[in-house]
Amino acid sequence: MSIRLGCIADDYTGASDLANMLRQNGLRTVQTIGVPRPSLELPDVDAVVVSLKSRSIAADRAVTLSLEAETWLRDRGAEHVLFKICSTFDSTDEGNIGPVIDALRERAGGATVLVNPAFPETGRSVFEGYLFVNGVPLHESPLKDHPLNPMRDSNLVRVLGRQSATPVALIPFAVVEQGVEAVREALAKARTAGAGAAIADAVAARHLDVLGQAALSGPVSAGASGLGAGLARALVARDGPSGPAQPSDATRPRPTSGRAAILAGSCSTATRQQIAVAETSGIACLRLDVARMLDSGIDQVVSDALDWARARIELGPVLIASSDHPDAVKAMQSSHGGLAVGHVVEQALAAIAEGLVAAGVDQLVIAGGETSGAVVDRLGLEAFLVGEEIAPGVPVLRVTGAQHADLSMALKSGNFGGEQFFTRALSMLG
Ligand SMILES: Nc1ncnc2c1ncn2[C@@H]1O[C@H](COP(=O)(O)OP(=O)(O)OP(=O)(O)O)[C@@H](O)[C@H]1O
Ligand SMILES: O=C(O)[C@@H](O)C(=O)CO
Repeated sequence: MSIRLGCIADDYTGASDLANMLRQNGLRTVQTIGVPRPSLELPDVDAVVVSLKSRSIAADRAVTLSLEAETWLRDRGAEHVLFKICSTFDSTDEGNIGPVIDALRERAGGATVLVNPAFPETGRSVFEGYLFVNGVPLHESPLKDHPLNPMRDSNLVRVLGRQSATPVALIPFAVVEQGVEAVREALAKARTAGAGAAIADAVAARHLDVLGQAALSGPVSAGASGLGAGLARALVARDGPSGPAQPSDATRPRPTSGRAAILAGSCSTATRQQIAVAETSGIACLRLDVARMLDSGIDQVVSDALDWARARIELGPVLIASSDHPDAVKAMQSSHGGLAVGHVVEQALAAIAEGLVAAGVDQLVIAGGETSGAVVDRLGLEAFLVGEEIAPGVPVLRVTGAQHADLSMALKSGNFGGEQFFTRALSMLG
């Protein structure tokens, strides 16, 4: 297999968001979970998105995993590697975006890395280096309350600068508006000035086209799926399309047991609203008792949740959620520690997913990036074929590989999807 574009995603939902975007813009794409084992059979594709769970781990570990993925992708012919980060730039002053960009740049010969997390379809835009979420500066958006990486600074030049070994430049709106050559020149100037990375502005799809073409002149870029779309369009414009849009197994409906479940660990405003709507539309919902898990361990909570689900699963889909209001999350974190709470809840939801699949569930919707990572790892999944789009950033995923190849899934980033997302996803997974 020889690929045209290699991608490393720092979480699993972000990876499927990117895979969806590449597919929609003409690249046959597969999403792998981690670096694939040598004997894993993958279809003939133009792009591979290697999903890591590296967003919220120690920076040195994130670097090691990303470099392993980069080696695998380059060995398969990738001329350009996109490091897929969150469109809301989820990170802390310790990383992991800066350290991974530094390592990928060094590996690829030192050219300044173009960085842009804009995703206009979901309301993320960058202007004068400031990130806006649905028209609100990042630090005023719901991301200011993120359980793992509260985003309190909207200026990405500053945010990335605090995480990086070298200075960070800005390629402002006025330059991007001038087109591809102007952006290439700005990148060259930034390199001469010693900047290892440059935040580029983009507020519309046409800017992502410019950035995609400019980025393709270098070996590495970093951004969200908007930049992925720009790169895909640039590749197709340069080299032409290559065969059918996607391996047919990705879109062919599969026989299903009819058993379906939704698991939500995201505490985002969007997910909490989607849960509320699901509850009123007749889906059986169970709220997990997080305090009980923290006080007495997860086993009894998991076992009770599975008993509850098994009693209902033949009648229709079930929804199990730990999601709570930011005030409740903060209170829990201040008494038990943020990372510890997150880990315990993720492990509980992963164990519930395992039990549900053992009970015959073959349609599974997961809300939240870390939550999705925990579930996918627990199930031992190896790769996904990318199906139809359910909502911007969320495709139908058909499992391929040795484990659970009958499973269809949706991995939803916390903030993605409209109010009816869960019912829409279930109607498309079958
Ligand atoms: N009630 C709760 N109290 C405290 N933490 C919780 C609670 N419910 C879930 N969590 C934790 O909050 C974190 C949510 O992160 P996750 O990445 O799954 O969602 P998200 O951040 O909204 O999604 P994304 O990363 O896709 O934007 C997880 O670590 C999860 O275990
Ligand atoms: O870019 C995004 O917003 C998503 O793909 C994501 O990574 C959220 O976890």
